[in-house]
Amino acid sequence: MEYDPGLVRIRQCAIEDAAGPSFPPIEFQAEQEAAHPVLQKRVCVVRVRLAPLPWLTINEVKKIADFIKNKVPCNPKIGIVCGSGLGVIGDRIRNGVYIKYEDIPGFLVSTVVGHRGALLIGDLNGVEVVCMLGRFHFYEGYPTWKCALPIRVMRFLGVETVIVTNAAGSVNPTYRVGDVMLLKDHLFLPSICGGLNPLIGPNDDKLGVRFPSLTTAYDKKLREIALETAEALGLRESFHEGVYVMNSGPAFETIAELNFLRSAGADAVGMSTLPEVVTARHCGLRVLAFSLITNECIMEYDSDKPHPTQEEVIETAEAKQEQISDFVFHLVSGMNKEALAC
Ligand SMILES: O=P(O)(O)O[C@H]1O[C@H](CO)[C@@H](O)[C@H]1O
Ligand SMILES: Nc1nc2[nH]cnc2c(=O)[nH]1
Repeated sequence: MEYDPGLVRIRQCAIEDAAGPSFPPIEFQAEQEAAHPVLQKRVCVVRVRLAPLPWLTINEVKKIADFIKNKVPCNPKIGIVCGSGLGVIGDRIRNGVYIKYEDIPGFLVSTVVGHRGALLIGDLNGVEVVCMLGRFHFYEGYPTWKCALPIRVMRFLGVETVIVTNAAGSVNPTYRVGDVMLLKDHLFLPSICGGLNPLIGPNDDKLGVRFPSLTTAYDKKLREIALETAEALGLRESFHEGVYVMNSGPAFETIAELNFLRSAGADAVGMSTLPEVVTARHCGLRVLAFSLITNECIMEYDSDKPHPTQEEVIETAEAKQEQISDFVFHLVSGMNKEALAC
């Protein structure tokens, strides 16, 4: 060991795992420690270890997209996220190639009933799409940024617009089970109350700005196309535009919570979608999102109405599968025409 008389200082500093751009937690570990023979001060050699960042860098996300492109050469412009029981949307995709999530290095795996756990890339009504047959939820134990990782992967696959779907309970008393609500706004409770915004962490300016605006998160033109599509299919009466609220789940809401959410402006409640929407807007993707109303939320005490269950959610989604997949089939074509005309 070497000493520098008169100074007590770090003589050697090894930096390992310096993977990311900013504020990673740092661990100090004294490797050798000894008393200086003359100064009688303690001198130590420390090893500084930067703990690996929990977030993925752009390059790491690109690597996932490159892996997919190498497996399935593709150029999708529209990405689709299928909500609970809505994987049937993928059944209309022609010449589709499946990649199981578990086969994609760095990806996540679906753990919930009604989410098949695969990417499907192919042709939907003349438009090349990448479709997530199953999504990731915060209540599965994934942090919100990870729930939204596939959105960034889609962005690096070349996607410009995402259609994000979900199953939700109605808080608006005029909605009926089986209706569809296009999201025109949202209440991201885990973010505003729990600090669980998916953009927390280092921001890479090459991907998006540090403080994105969400004032126009839900593209007006895309909502118009969706309503026109519903009209053309004779479904307009069961379509609404409303405010989606995300509860972290997995427990459904209490009656008091539901009344609170209604008074705060919510029309439908679910446990997903918003990490994906926020992440999509951050990286410049246009968003259309909709909820299939799978159950009526119970807003009064001593009600005889059935309690919400996952089974009811899946049953309703299955009953509406054909209608929803038909709607999305025609919707992507309308969206594509609009994009080409821009
Ligand atoms: O939002 P999706 O994934 O459609 O699923 C919804 O359905 C499940 C509850 O039955 C929850 O996961 C809720 O978020
Ligand atoms: N939080 C929540 N999520 C749902 N997903 C489907 N229905 C519901 C519901 O009633 N509440």
